Amino acid sequence: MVNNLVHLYRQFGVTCRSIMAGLQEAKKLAAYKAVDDHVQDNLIVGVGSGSTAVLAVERMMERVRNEHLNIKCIPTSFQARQLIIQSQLPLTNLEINPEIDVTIDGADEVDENLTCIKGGGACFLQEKIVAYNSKKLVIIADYTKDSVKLGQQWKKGIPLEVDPMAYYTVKTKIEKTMGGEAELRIGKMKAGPVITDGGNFILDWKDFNPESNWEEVNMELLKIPGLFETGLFVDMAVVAYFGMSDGTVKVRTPKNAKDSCDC
Ligand SMILES: O=C(CO)[C@H](O)[C@H](O)COP(=O)(O)O
Repeated sequence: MVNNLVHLYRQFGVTCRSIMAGLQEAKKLAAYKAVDDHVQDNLIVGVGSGSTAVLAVERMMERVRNEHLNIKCIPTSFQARQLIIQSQLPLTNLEINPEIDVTIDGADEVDENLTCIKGGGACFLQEKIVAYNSKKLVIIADYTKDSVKLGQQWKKGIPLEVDPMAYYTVKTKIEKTMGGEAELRIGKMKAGPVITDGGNFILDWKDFNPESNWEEVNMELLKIPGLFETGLFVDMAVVAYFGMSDGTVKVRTPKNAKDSCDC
Protein backbone atom coordinates (compact mmCIF):
# COMPACT_ATOMS: atom_id res chain seq x y z
CA MET A 1 0.00 0.00 0.00
CA VAL A 2 2.72 2.49 1.06
CA ASN A 3 4.85 1.43 -1.94
CA ASN A 4 1.90 2.06 -4.26
CA LEU A 5 1.40 5.53 -2.81
CA VAL A 6 5.10 6.36 -3.17
CA HIS A 7 4.99 5.14 -6.78
CA LEU A 8 1.90 7.25 -7.52
CA TYR A 9 3.48 10.31 -5.89
CA ARG A 10 6.64 9.87 -8.01
CA GLN A 11 4.60 9.40 -11.18
CA PHE A 12 2.68 12.59 -10.38
CA GLY A 13 5.99 14.44 -9.93
CA VAL A 14 7.28 13.14 -13.28
CA THR A 15 4.03 14.15 -15.05
CA CYS A 16 4.10 17.66 -13.51
CA ARG A 17 7.73 18.15 -14.50
CA SER A 18 7.09 17.07 -18.09
CA ILE A 19 4.06 19.42 -18.36
CA MET A 20 6.20 22.31 -17.04
CA ALA A 21 8.99 21.50 -19.48
CA GLY A 22 6.43 21.42 -22.32
CA LEU A 23 5.03 24.82 -21.31
CA GLN A 24 8.52 26.29 -21.09
CA GLU A 25 9.30 25.01 -24.58
CA ALA A 26 6.01 26.45 -25.88
CA LYS A 27 6.83 29.86 -24.37
CA LYS A 28 10.28 29.76 -25.95
CA LEU A 29 8.89 28.93 -29.41
CA ALA A 30 6.48 31.88 -29.24
CA ALA A 31 9.06 34.31 -27.83
CA TYR A 32 11.78 33.42 -30.35
CA LYS A 33 9.48 33.62 -33.37
CA ALA A 34 7.97 36.95 -32.28
CA VAL A 35 11.43 38.45 -31.79
CA ASP A 36 12.60 37.10 -35.17
CA ASP A 37 9.50 38.50 -36.90
CA HIS A 38 9.35 41.92 -35.23
CA VAL A 39 12.73 43.05 -33.94
CA GLN A 40 14.89 44.72 -36.57
CA ASP A 41 17.85 47.04 -36.71
CA ASN A 42 17.44 50.56 -35.26
CA LEU A 43 14.19 49.90 -33.39
CA ILE A 44 13.08 51.08 -29.97
CA VAL A 45 11.74 47.93 -28.32
CA GLY A 46 9.43 47.69 -25.29
CA VAL A 47 10.45 44.74 -23.14
CA GLY A 48 7.64 42.93 -21.34
CA SER A 49 7.59 41.28 -17.93
CA GLY A 50 7.11 37.70 -16.75
CA SER A 51 8.65 34.34 -17.61
CA THR A 52 7.89 34.45 -21.36
CA ALA A 53 9.40 37.92 -21.71
CA VAL A 54 12.63 36.51 -20.24
CA LEU A 55 12.87 34.22 -23.27
CA ALA A 56 12.23 37.11 -25.65
CA VAL A 57 15.14 39.00 -24.07
CA GLU A 58 17.29 35.87 -24.43
CA ARG A 59 16.56 35.84 -28.17
CA MET A 60 17.13 39.61 -28.52
CA MET A 61 20.49 39.20 -26.81
CA GLU A 62 21.46 36.39 -29.22
CA ARG A 63 20.46 38.45 -32.24
CA VAL A 64 22.19 41.60 -31.02
CA ARG A 65 25.40 39.57 -30.58
CA ASN A 66 25.18 37.54 -33.79
CA GLU A 67 23.67 40.07 -36.18
CA HIS A 68 25.02 43.25 -34.51
CA LEU A 69 21.49 44.66 -34.34
CA ASN A 70 21.31 48.16 -32.95
CA ILE A 71 18.21 48.32 -30.72
CA LYS A 72 17.27 50.27 -27.60
CA CYS A 73 15.07 48.75 -24.92
CA ILE A 74 12.37 50.28 -22.71
CA PRO A 75 11.44 48.20 -19.65
CA THR A 76 7.88 47.55 -18.44
CA SER A 77 8.87 46.77 -14.84
CA PHE A 78 11.73 46.54 -12.37
CA GLN A 79 12.16 42.91 -13.52
CA ALA A 80 12.41 43.94 -17.19
CA ARG A 81 14.91 46.69 -16.35
CA GLN A 82 17.11 44.20 -14.51
CA LEU A 83 16.86 41.76 -17.41
CA ILE A 84 17.90 44.41 -19.94
CA ILE A 85 20.85 45.46 -17.81
CA GLN A 86 21.98 41.88 -17.10
CA SER A 87 21.70 41.00 -20.81
CA GLN A 88 23.79 44.08 -21.67
CA LEU A 89 21.12 45.38 -24.02
CA PRO A 90 21.00 49.18 -24.43
CA LEU A 91 18.54 50.65 -21.93
CA THR A 92 16.50 53.77 -22.64
CA ASN A 93 13.36 55.41 -21.22
CA LEU A 94 10.19 57.22 -22.26
CA GLU A 95 11.72 60.68 -21.78
CA ILE A 96 14.49 59.97 -24.25
CA ASN A 97 12.45 57.72 -26.56
CA PRO A 98 8.73 58.46 -26.10
CA GLU A 99 7.80 56.57 -29.29
CA ILE A 100 8.33 52.82 -29.17
CA ASP A 101 8.40 50.81 -32.40
CA VAL A 102 7.33 47.48 -30.98
CA THR A 103 6.64 46.01 -27.55
CA ILE A 104 6.83 42.27 -26.96
CA ASP A 105 5.07 41.13 -23.80
CA GLY A 106 3.41 38.11 -22.21
CA ALA A 107 -0.21 37.75 -21.09
CA ASP A 108 -2.26 35.67 -18.70
CA GLU A 109 -5.13 35.13 -21.13
CA VAL A 110 -5.94 36.33 -24.66
CA ASP A 111 -9.45 36.20 -26.14
CA GLU A 112 -10.52 35.97 -29.78
CA ASN A 113 -10.22 39.76 -30.24
CA LEU A 114 -6.80 39.78 -28.56
CA THR A 115 -8.22 41.48 -25.49
CA CYS A 116 -5.78 40.39 -22.80
CA ILE A 117 -5.74 39.90 -19.08
CA LYS A 118 -2.31 40.94 -17.87
CA GLY A 119 -0.83 41.47 -14.45
CA GLY A 120 -0.28 37.98 -13.09
CA GLY A 121 3.18 39.32 -12.26
CA ALA A 122 1.72 42.63 -10.97
CA CYS A 123 3.51 44.79 -13.57
CA PHE A 124 0.55 45.85 -15.74
CA LEU A 125 0.58 49.58 -14.94
CA GLN A 126 3.98 50.12 -16.56
CA GLU A 127 3.19 47.45 -19.17
CA LYS A 128 0.12 49.41 -20.26
CA ILE A 129 2.01 52.72 -20.38
CA VAL A 130 4.67 51.16 -22.60
CA ALA A 131 2.11 49.33 -24.78
CA TYR A 132 0.06 52.52 -25.25
CA ASN A 133 3.14 54.37 -26.50
CA SER A 134 4.10 51.60 -28.91
CA LYS A 135 3.25 51.42 -32.58
CA LYS A 136 2.71 47.69 -32.15
CA LEU A 137 2.05 45.39 -29.16
CA VAL A 138 3.00 41.77 -29.82
CA ILE A 139 1.84 39.16 -27.29
CA ILE A 140 3.80 35.98 -26.61
CA ALA A 141 2.42 33.06 -24.62
CA ASP A 142 2.04 29.32 -24.37
CA TYR A 143 -1.11 27.55 -25.58
CA THR A 144 -2.79 27.62 -22.14
CA LYS A 145 -3.36 31.38 -22.56
CA ASP A 146 -5.14 31.06 -25.92
CA SER A 147 -8.91 31.46 -25.26
CA VAL A 148 -12.07 32.47 -27.07
CA LYS A 149 -13.42 34.33 -24.02
CA LEU A 150 -11.66 35.81 -21.00
CA GLY A 151 -12.03 33.71 -17.86
CA GLN A 152 -12.18 30.48 -19.85
CA GLN A 153 -8.79 29.30 -18.61
CA TRP A 154 -7.41 32.05 -16.37
CA LYS A 155 -9.18 31.73 -13.01
CA LYS A 156 -7.07 34.14 -10.95
CA GLY A 157 -9.09 37.18 -11.93
CA ILE A 158 -8.52 40.56 -13.55
CA PRO A 159 -5.79 42.48 -11.68
CA LEU A 160 -6.56 46.06 -10.63
CA GLU A 161 -3.90 48.41 -9.28
CA VAL A 162 -5.27 50.48 -6.39
CA ASP A 163 -4.11 53.12 -3.95
CA PRO A 164 -3.52 51.33 -0.61
CA MET A 165 -5.83 53.82 1.11
CA ALA A 166 -8.72 52.94 -1.20
CA TYR A 167 -8.41 49.17 -1.54
CA TYR A 168 -11.44 48.43 0.62
CA THR A 169 -13.74 51.06 -0.89
CA VAL A 170 -12.76 50.04 -4.44
CA LYS A 171 -13.33 46.36 -3.57
CA THR A 172 -16.78 47.10 -2.10
CA LYS A 173 -17.82 49.31 -5.02
CA ILE A 174 -16.88 46.66 -7.60
CA GLU A 175 -18.54 43.79 -5.74
CA LYS A 176 -21.78 45.79 -5.19
CA THR A 177 -22.12 47.26 -8.66
CA MET A 178 -20.39 44.78 -10.97
CA GLY A 179 -20.59 41.51 -9.04
CA GLY A 180 -17.91 38.88 -8.45
CA GLU A 181 -15.25 39.17 -5.79
CA ALA A 182 -12.25 41.54 -5.69
CA GLU A 183 -9.57 39.93 -3.52
CA LEU A 184 -6.55 41.76 -2.13
CA ARG A 185 -3.44 40.00 -3.50
CA ILE A 186 -1.31 38.69 -0.64
CA GLY A 187 2.45 38.12 -0.94
CA LYS A 188 3.85 34.57 -0.95
CA MET A 189 7.22 35.27 0.69
CA LYS A 190 6.00 38.41 2.46
CA ALA A 191 3.39 38.86 5.14
CA GLY A 192 0.66 41.20 3.94
CA PRO A 193 -0.27 42.55 0.51
CA VAL A 194 1.80 42.48 -2.67
CA ILE A 195 3.27 45.94 -3.32
CA THR A 196 3.61 46.88 -7.01
CA ASP A 197 6.56 48.66 -8.66
CA GLY A 198 4.49 51.84 -8.19
CA GLY A 199 3.99 51.23 -4.45
CA ASN A 200 0.32 50.25 -4.77
CA PHE A 201 -1.89 47.24 -3.89
CA ILE A 202 -3.50 44.76 -6.29
CA LEU A 203 -7.10 43.54 -6.24
CA ASP A 204 -7.81 40.40 -8.29
CA TRP A 205 -11.40 40.61 -9.54
CA LYS A 206 -12.80 37.09 -9.89
CA ASP A 207 -16.09 35.63 -11.12
CA PHE A 208 -16.70 38.44 -13.61
CA ASN A 209 -19.19 37.99 -16.45
CA PRO A 210 -17.28 36.37 -19.36
CA GLU A 211 -19.75 37.89 -21.86
CA SER A 212 -18.86 41.46 -20.80
CA ASN A 213 -18.08 44.29 -23.18
CA TRP A 214 -14.49 44.71 -22.02
CA GLU A 215 -14.07 48.25 -23.30
CA GLU A 216 -17.09 49.36 -21.23
CA VAL A 217 -15.97 47.38 -18.18
CA ASN A 218 -12.51 48.91 -18.40
CA MET A 219 -13.95 52.46 -18.60
CA GLU A 220 -16.35 51.76 -15.72
CA LEU A 221 -13.56 50.49 -13.49
CA LEU A 222 -11.32 53.46 -14.26
CA LYS A 223 -14.02 55.84 -13.00
CA ILE A 224 -13.58 54.57 -9.43
CA PRO A 225 -11.33 56.94 -7.43
CA GLY A 226 -8.24 55.14 -6.17
CA LEU A 227 -8.26 52.58 -8.98
CA PHE A 228 -5.23 53.52 -11.05
CA GLU A 229 -5.20 50.89 -13.81
CA THR A 230 -6.73 47.60 -14.89
CA GLY A 231 -5.08 44.49 -16.28
CA LEU A 232 -7.54 44.55 -19.19
CA PHE A 233 -5.73 45.36 -22.45
CA VAL A 234 -8.49 46.17 -24.92
CA ASP A 235 -7.68 46.91 -28.58
CA MET A 236 -3.98 47.12 -27.85
CA ALA A 237 -2.37 43.93 -29.17
CA VAL A 238 -2.12 43.61 -32.94
CA VAL A 239 -0.85 40.05 -33.01
CA ALA A 240 -0.36 37.14 -30.59
CA TYR A 241 2.08 34.25 -30.83
CA PHE A 242 1.17 31.04 -29.00
CA GLY A 243 3.69 28.23 -28.65
CA MET A 244 1.74 25.00 -29.10
CA SER A 245 2.25 21.57 -27.54
CA ASP A 246 3.10 20.04 -30.95
CA GLY A 247 6.10 22.35 -31.42
CA THR A 248 4.39 24.79 -33.80
CA VAL A 249 3.57 28.47 -33.24
CA LYS A 250 0.03 29.73 -33.75
CA VAL A 251 -0.08 33.37 -34.86
CA ARG A 252 -3.40 35.14 -34.31
CA THR A 253 -4.69 38.64 -35.17
CA PRO A 254 -7.90 40.10 -33.65
CA LYS A 255 -11.14 38.55 -34.94
CA ASN A 256 -12.86 41.97 -34.79
CA ALA A 257 -10.00 43.80 -36.60
CA LYS A 258 -11.35 46.58 -38.84
CA ASP A 259 -8.15 47.03 -40.80
CA SER A 260 -5.74 44.40 -41.93
CA CYS A 261 -2.51 44.61 -40.01
CA ASP A 262 0.99 44.63 -41.43
CA CYS A 263 2.05 42.17 -38.75
O1 LIG B 1 1.33 40.63 -17.29
C1 LIG B 1 2.33 40.11 -16.87
C2 LIG B 1 3.05 40.60 -15.68
O2 LIG B 1 2.38 41.70 -15.12
C3 LIG B 1 2.91 38.93 -17.57
O3 LIG B 1 3.17 39.27 -18.89
C4 LIG B 1 1.89 37.82 -17.50
O4 LIG B 1 1.61 37.56 -16.14
C5 LIG B 1 2.41 36.55 -18.17
O5 LIG B 1 3.48 36.04 -17.45
P1 LIG B 1 4.22 34.71 -17.88
O6 LIG B 1 4.93 34.99 -19.16
O7 LIG B 1 5.16 34.43 -16.74
O8 LIG B 1 3.18 33.63 -18.03
